Amino acid sequence: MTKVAVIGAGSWGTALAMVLADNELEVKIWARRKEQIEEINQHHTNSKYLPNVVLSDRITGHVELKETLEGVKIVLLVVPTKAIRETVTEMKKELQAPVTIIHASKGIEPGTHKRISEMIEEEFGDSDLLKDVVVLSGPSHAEEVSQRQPTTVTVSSKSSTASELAQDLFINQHFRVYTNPDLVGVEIGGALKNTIALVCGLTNGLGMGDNTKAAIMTRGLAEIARVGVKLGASPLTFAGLSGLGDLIVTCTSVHSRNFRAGFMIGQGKTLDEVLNSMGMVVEGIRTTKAAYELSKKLQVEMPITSALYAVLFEGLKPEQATERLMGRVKKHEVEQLNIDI
Ligand SMILES: NC(=O)C1=CN([C@@H]2O[C@H](COP(=O)(O)OP(=O)(O)OC[C@H]3O[C@@H](n4cnc5c(N)ncnc54)[C@H](O)[C@@H]3O)[C@@H](O)[C@H]2O)C=CC1
Ligand SMILES: O=C(CO)COP(=O)(O)O
Repeated sequence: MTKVAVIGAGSWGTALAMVLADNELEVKIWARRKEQIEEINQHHTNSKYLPNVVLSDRITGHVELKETLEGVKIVLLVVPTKAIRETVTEMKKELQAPVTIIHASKGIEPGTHKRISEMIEEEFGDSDLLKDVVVLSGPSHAEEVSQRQPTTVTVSSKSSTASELAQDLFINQHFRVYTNPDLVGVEIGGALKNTIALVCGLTNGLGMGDNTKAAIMTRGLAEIARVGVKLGASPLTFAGLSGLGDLIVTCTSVHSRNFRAGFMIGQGKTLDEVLNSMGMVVEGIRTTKAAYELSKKLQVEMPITSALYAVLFEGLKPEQATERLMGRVKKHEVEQLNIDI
C-alpha cells in the first residue's frame, strides 16, 4: 500500500489525510503536540481542528518526524507559510531517500516575496532529496472536505508527471482534481485571495453589503491577475479554481478564517485581539504585507491590497480606507487589467 506522510495536523492537513485514506492509502500524520497525536491514535479524532469528524484507522499519528518520514516517497506539507522553512529544514535532516512534496499551504513570504514551492526548493538547495514539488490549491474548506462534500481543486508542478501523480493520489468521487501547468498562477491565486477575503470581511463588519463585496471580489481579482501576470502567470489561471474559484469560496464562506478576521477588524477589534481569538492561522495578514511589498517592487497597482496594508500596519481607519478607494481617479475597467492575452 502506498504510504504518504502528512506534515501538519491542522484542519487542512487532517481533511486531506482523510481524502488519501478514503483512497485506501496508508497515511502517517505528524504534529508537534503529543496529546493531539494520542487523540488521533486512540480516538480517531482531531477535535480542536475538525470537531465531530471520525478519522479512518488508516491514519496514524506521529510526533517524531523521523518515524513519520520512514519508508515514505510522498510528503504532503500543510503547515502555515511562516513555518514552511523551519519544517522543511527539520524534514530534510530525517529523509533517507528522495521525496515528492505536495504542498497545500497558501501564502507568500514577506521580505523575499517567495512562493511556497520556491521556499521549499531553496531549503533543499542542491540536495538530491527533493524529487519534485507540487501545489494543491482551489476552493476547498477543510470542514466541507471532511464531510465529503463535492469539492474541486487544481494541482500544479514544474513536472507534469508529478502533477499527474498528485492528481491520481487525491482524486475520488467527492474530490475532483484538475491539473494546471501554471505553477506561478496557481500559487499566486491561492495566496492573494486571502487578502481580498479579509477586505470583504472588513466591509461586511463595517455594515456594507453585497454590492461592496462584489466590487471587492471583482476588482480584487483584477489586481491579483495584474501582479500574477507580471510574475509570469497565465491570465487564464485567475479565471480558474485557484483564482476566481478560491476567491468566491473565501470571500463568501462562513468557514473562512480570513473573512472572519476581516469582519472583526471592521467591527473595531484590533489585529492582536482578532488573532488571539482565532486559534487558527489567518494567512492573509502576512500575505498582505508580502503583496504590498511586491506591488511596490514590481510597480503594479494594487489599490485594495494597499488600502488593507494601511489599515493593518499603518493605523488607517477602515472608513478612511473606503473613502480612499472610492475617491481614486476615474479609470477604464478593462485597460486596468493590463492583460496581454
Ligand atoms: N483550513 C482550510 O480549509 C484550508 C487551509 N489551507 C491552507 O493550509 C495551511 C494550513 O492551514 P490549516 O490547516 O487550516 O491551519 P490550522 O491553523 O488549522 O493548523 C495549522 C497547523 O500547523 C501547526 N503549526 C503551526 N505553527 C507551526 C510550526 N512553526 N511548525 C510546525 N507546525 C506548526 C499547528 O500546530 C497546526 O497543527 C495554510 O496555509 C492555509 O491557508 C488551504 C486550503 C484550505
Ligand atoms: O483557502 C481556503 C479555502 O479554499 C481557506 O481559507 P481561510 O484560510 O480563509 O479559511
